[in-house]
Amino acid sequence: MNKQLLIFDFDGTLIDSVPDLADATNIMLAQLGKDIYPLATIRNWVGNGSRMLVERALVGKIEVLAGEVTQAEADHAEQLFLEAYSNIETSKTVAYPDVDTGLQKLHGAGFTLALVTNKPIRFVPKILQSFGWQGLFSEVLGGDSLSTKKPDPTPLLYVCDKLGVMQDKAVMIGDSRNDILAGQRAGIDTIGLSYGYNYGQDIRELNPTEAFDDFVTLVSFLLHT
Ligand SMILES: O=C(O)COP(=O)(O)O
Ligand SMILES: [Mg+2]
Repeated sequence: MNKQLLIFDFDGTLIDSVPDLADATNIMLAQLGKDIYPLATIRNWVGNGSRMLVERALVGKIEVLAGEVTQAEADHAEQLFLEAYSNIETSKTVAYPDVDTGLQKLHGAGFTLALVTNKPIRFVPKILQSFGWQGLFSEVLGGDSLSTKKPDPTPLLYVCDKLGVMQDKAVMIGDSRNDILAGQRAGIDTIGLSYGYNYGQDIRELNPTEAFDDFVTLVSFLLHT
């Protein structure tokens, strides 16, 4: 692929964070006296940042219609969610198999690594630190670091610009439609990983440049093609 800059997504790509996200969601729902949901349901609500997750949980479905949740209700629920998540964010979160050694290998091989997640940025340093990854990434953006987030292309273009890398030397690697669409809109090649969270849809349906089912195959592709 001959790339220089590898832009990674975080949740569903490097880390399986849904157990903690689901617990924080259910703590919030319970505090509001609402029904709680199984992990398998909440998993399909992750991907568009914490505000969207909270709104989906409040209505109990992925589509939130205009007027279904008031701004005040969502603000209050989001505050409860963020507080709960900040207490447990690294409790059950694990790295996917072979991600740790894979990232070290890619970094050691001279690739520049960046992280672009839709997760609020305040949660990112502690999680990176818990895996010992804080020194690996040359640039880290959260969903609220800029005024727009994936699937908008701006965060990817910002990272290329900041690191002085042309789009054709970068690749966006992620598990969800937001990653693939952001890459396609930015004119950046994309690699889809099939094991994460993509609203229950096969990532290959988004037509990424490449798609893999595990991190070892991804790393070997990046190192040898
Ligand atoms: O927190 C989210 O909504 C998803 O985060 P991600 O962009 O790292 O997958
Ligand atoms: Mg993701």
